[in-house]
Amino acid sequence: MEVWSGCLSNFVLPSRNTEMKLDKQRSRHTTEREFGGTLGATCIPVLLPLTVLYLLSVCRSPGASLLQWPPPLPPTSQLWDPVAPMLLLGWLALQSFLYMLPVGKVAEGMVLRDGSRLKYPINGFHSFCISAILLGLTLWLGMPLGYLFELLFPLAVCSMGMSFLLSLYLYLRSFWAPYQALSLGGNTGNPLYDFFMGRELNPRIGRFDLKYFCELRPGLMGWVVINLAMLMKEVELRGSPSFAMLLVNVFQLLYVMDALWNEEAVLTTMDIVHDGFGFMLVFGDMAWVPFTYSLQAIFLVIHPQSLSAIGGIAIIALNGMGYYIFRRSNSQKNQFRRDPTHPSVAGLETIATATGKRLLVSGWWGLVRHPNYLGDLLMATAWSLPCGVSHLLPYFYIIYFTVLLIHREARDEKQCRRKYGLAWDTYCRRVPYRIIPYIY
Ligand SMILES: NC(=O)C1=CN([C@@H]2O[C@H](COP(=O)(O)OP(=O)(O)OC[C@H]3O[C@@H](n4cnc5c(N)ncnc54)[C@H](OP(=O)(O)O)[C@@H]3O)[C@@H](O)[C@H]2O)C=CC1
Ligand SMILES: CC(C)=CCC[C@@H](C)[C@H]1CC=C2C3=C(CC[C@@]21C)[C@@]1(C)CC[C@H](O)C(C)(C)[C@@H]1CC3
Repeated sequence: MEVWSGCLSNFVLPSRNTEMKLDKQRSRHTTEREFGGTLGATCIPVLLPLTVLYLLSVCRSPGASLLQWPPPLPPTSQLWDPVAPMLLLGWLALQSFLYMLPVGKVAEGMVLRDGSRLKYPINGFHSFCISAILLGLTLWLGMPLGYLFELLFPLAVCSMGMSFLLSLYLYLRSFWAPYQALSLGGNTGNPLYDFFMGRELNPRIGRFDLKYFCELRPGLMGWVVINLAMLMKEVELRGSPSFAMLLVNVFQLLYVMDALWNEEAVLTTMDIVHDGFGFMLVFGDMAWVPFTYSLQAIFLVIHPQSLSAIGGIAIIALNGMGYYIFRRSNSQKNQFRRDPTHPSVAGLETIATATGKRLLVSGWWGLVRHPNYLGDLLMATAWSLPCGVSHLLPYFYIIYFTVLLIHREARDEKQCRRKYGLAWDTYCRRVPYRIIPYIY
């Protein structure tokens, strides 16, 4: 359909009205399905919450074996605590307030189908610093942050419940949205599939952008708070934090701070540009990230590990290398997309595409087609190694992340082939490996 409309615009110049009609037709007739289609969209929302509860139960059990029969869920009294919804709502209210603060610059997003561009506040790093100061203050006043260890189940249950409610709200409100505001992928007419993928592309309440807010703030910062709480719990139990716990905390803190420092780059990711805001992203942002990305720190509370200085240095080097590849490759592409004449990218070899945009074929993007994924995977390995090699559970993140990135790469590839046609094939011939040089 994209090719069809591309050809049309080459030969005739459709009026705005005709374009809108075409777009309306296109958005009404999305047939392509991802994530296993309707079956996937029905099963995943059931399986994901069960997986979160399973992982948390296993992580806190003495054996911590991913291959064991699921340990019994804690009694209902441990799954629910009225403090959990209060903490969660308080955290969301604080992050929403900080999001609305008129600090930092305002950036424009990518051009939308109706030709407009949305404005986004770039104040994630400010919000992070203010949240850190407030957290520091409450700790100084004696707040027992380590108590979050006891609250993990109720907090996860509340976050998951809230993800369902928010996804339902987003699905329902999308029927009042103009068709141009709908995402092409989440608009098939099948309620289960559309609920899962998200119908509306950029749902907003006034100037509050719900998807952009959720992508980087409550869940991502919540992950760091949970990690810190596990460190405090370890101090409570053993008197001081272990080297392994410190490494996991510092590595993941660096990752989250990097994301917030480079907040503007999120505006060009697939999630913001292409995907609707539905259950998949809502659940991913609000429940999956904070409660599964923190598994290593939770694991270390119950399963302390001793790590030698040499081992620690090797892991730090691995994380440093991963971070270097991740950051340099992401920045190179962002710089190139923002200003291809900038001295840092002007000398790189590129190939032209019919859209007018060029593709890098040298530098990081000449090494493999997703150098940023390679860096991310190296970091993921460095986050698990401090937990030793006696258990598989701390390696869950790498397994999940590898599957996610391979699937994401395939989705991106499809979109790029549609966008760039022959030029993309030329790029793939020039750069044959996807993520790992000479291997994949
Ligand atoms: N921790 C986590 O859970 C997750 C982390 N990530 C990380 O998020 C980051 C962003 O990932 P993601 O949004 O998937 O994709 P990328 O940042 O890799 O962006 C892909 C896009 O880059 C552009 N592009 C591709 N090849 C070239 C080239 N040779 N030259 C110029 N532009 C090119 C294309 O867009 P166009 O041409 O339109 O500009 C393509 O659609 C990654 O670092 C990833 O590791 C992602 C998912 C989960
Ligand atoms: C299993 C499940 C529900 C999957 C949903 C996937 C989401 C968890 C991820 C999709 C893309 C993401 C990104 C980040 C976090 C995870 C999700 C939401 C990200 C914010 C992490 C920090 C990075 O620096 C990033 C900003 C590049 C990244 C963007 C994509």
